[in-house]
Amino acid sequence: MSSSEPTAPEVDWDALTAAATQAMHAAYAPYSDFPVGAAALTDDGRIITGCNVENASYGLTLCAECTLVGQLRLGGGGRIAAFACVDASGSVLMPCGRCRQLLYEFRAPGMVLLTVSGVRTMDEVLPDAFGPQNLQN
Ligand SMILES: O=c1ccn([C@H]2C[C@H](O)[C@@H](CO)O2)c(=O)[nH]1
Ligand SMILES: [Zn+2]
Repeated sequence: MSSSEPTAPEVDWDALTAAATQAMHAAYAPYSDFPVGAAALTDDGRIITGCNVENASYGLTLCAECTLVGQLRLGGGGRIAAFACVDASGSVLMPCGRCRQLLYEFRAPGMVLLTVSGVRTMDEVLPDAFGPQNLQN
């Protein structure tokens, strides 16, 4: 591997999924009855969390990833090195398409996600992503 390639961080996935499960208990999901918790390890070693927050309009629902990104910013910023989200049964969930884009914006080099098919890179779950780089002309 060349030295310019980012390496995946050592991640305590049990700790991250435990944090996601704890956050899931704060979810507001009376419409879907599908609470979700998310957790991320930041590039400076913090764990931040999020939960889904639904709305009577349905379409205005905030996924757990949305509130997690808010927490990232409120906590002083930083980048996401590793991410996991879980449902009420503790099963790993895939972020929806919109949330993959949200996570992409704040990815650290080599960011990894816990997925239903194992640990994956951001590029694997959102290949050829649109991003800030596309706004340069
Ligand atoms: O990764 C996911 C997938 C779904 N949801 C939420 C949105 C909605 O409130 C509920 C059912 O789709 O689950 C998340 O928060 N994150
Ligand atoms: Zn989503």
